[in-house]
Amino acid sequence: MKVTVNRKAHFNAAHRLYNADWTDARNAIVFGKCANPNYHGHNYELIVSVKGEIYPETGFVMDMKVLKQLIETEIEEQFDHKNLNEEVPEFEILNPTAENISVIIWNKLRSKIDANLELSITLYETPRNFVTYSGEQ
Ligand SMILES: Nc1nc2c(c(=O)[nH]1)N=C([C@H](O)[C@H](O)COP(=O)(O)OP(=O)(O)OP(=O)(O)O)CN2
Ligand SMILES: [Zn+2]
Repeated sequence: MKVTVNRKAHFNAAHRLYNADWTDARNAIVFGKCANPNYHGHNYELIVSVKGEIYPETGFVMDMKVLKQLIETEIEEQFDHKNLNEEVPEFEILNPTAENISVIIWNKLRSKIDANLELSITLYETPRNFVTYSGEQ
């Protein structure tokens, strides 16, 4: 029997959607107001879901205190109140779209969570725009 535990988290961050290989005009056409050279911000809401068997001794799939701490160190401390393009090394070249941020978050957490547990994340960039990722290639 597999059960999923979920933890919500939050960070706010600035970004700019931009392809450095394109002209400013093309960036403006494709990314619109999101290509603003002066950046813009989002209140990102993150849901981290961990699925696995319940350990009989603890009754836990994974200790949510441990999950909370992991999200704080690996994600919130790295991203919160940051300019993603300028201050987060993973986005020095990679465009910080919700899709790319989701893959980066998933990879950071995956390496820290027991391989027997399945991991998926949902990232809300706005209340109505959200992305899910579970490690599919
Ligand atoms: N596939 C993607 N498309 C877009 C992304 C993205 O990350 N992936 N990002 C953006 C913008 O950064 C931003 O998320 C869009 O802002 P906005 O259009 O204002 O979205 P809202 O939900 O706030 O818009 P409403 O009109 O209020 O619904 C664009 N595209
Ligand atoms: Zn944006």
